[in-house]
Parts: sequence; C-alpha cells; structure tokens
Amino acid sequence: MADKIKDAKIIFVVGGPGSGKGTQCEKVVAKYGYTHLSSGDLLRAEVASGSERGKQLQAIMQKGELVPLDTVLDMIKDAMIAKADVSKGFLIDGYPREVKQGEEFEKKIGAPALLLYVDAKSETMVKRLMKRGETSGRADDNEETIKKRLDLYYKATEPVITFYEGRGIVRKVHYATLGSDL
Ligand SMILES: Nc1ncnc2c1ncn2[C@H]1C[C@H](O)[C@@H](COP(=O)(O)OP(=O)(O)O)O1
Ligand SMILES: [Mg+2]
Repeated sequence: MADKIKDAKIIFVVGGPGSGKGTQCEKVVAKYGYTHLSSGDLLRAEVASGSERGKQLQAIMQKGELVPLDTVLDMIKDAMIAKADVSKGFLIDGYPREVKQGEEFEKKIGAPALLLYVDAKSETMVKRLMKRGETSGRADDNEETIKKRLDLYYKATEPVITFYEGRGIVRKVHYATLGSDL
C-alpha cells in the first residue's frame, strides 16, 4: 500500500494560522494540478463525523493545541494512498507543524521536493482570522485561541522553515502572490 506513494512528489505548505496557505494551494492546484491535502481539513472532517476520536480532536483544536503527531500523519498517509493513482504530486498544507513531524513524515513517506512558506505579518493573520471567525463556524477562530495558535506557530513551526532552509528547498511566497516559476 505505502509503496504506491514512495516516489510521489511532495510539497509542504507552511505558514501561520490565517496566512493564506489554503489560498496559495488553490492557485498551485489550478496551475499544476497537484492534489491538495490540508491537515486541518482532514482533522475537521474527522470531527464532523462525530466519532469518538473526532471528539478528542475537537477538544484539542478548540484550545489551539497540536493534535498527536501519529494521528495527523496517519490521516495524511491514508489520504495520499487513496489519491496515489491519479495524483501528479501532493501539496501537504498545514504539516509539518514542528520539526519532529517533518522527520517522521520523511521516515514513513518520503522527503519533500519543496517547502512553500506562506509569509504574512502577525497583525494581518490576526485580522484575517477574526474576520473569518464571523462566518467560518470554526471553534478556534476566536481571540483567545488565535493568540495561542500564533504563539505556537512562532515557537514550534518557524523552526521547520529554518530546518528546510538548511536543505535549500524553501520558497517564500507572500499571501497575496505566487511566483510563476514554481
Ligand atoms: N500538522 C498538524 N499537527 C498537529 N495539529 C494540527 C496539524 N494540522 C492541523 N492541526 C490542528 C491544530 C490546528 O490549530 C488546527 C487547525 O489547523 P489548520 O486548519 O491548518 O489551521 P490554519 O489554517 O488556521 O493554520 O488543527
Ligand atoms: Mg487552512
């Protein structure tokens, strides 16, 4: 099973909460036809299913914390396997959230060809999340949780960018634009 994805082209998409990762991914999908997999969307689908595991995940996400690594990695891997036959490559949006997640992904699936870093100022992110919170229905788009998500991003996720910069595979994009030479 896992063999099906061992040579897949992988692009990690990393950025703060509300930085515009999903929007950037839509542009790449339109242009290159890659398969977009969002860790947050996969987790929210599990929550929406009403399963016992979904209830546990919901409680963690509501607090703005990270769900256990194995849970999110298994979900991504299953989603990749399900799309392996039709996919030209995968945009993994919202993962890795910490260096350890990147290392485990590489052990279990493979190495990324590129990391798209969606850069945005923290004031911009907060503004966009507060605005999104008016209509998103997301339990984590409120002032208190947004602050925790941002703190966690700077503490745990920014080191991921530094880690992959060391390999020379980071491409920085601003939330409003996307280079044409991906
Ligand atoms: N790779 C990951 N590891 C652990 N928790 C994750 C995760 N990806 C998402 N989550 C959990 C914690 C996040 O605060 C929540 C929402 O994720 P998201 O949809 O990627 O948020 P956003 O797009 O606002 O950054 O889901
Ligand atoms: Mg998202």
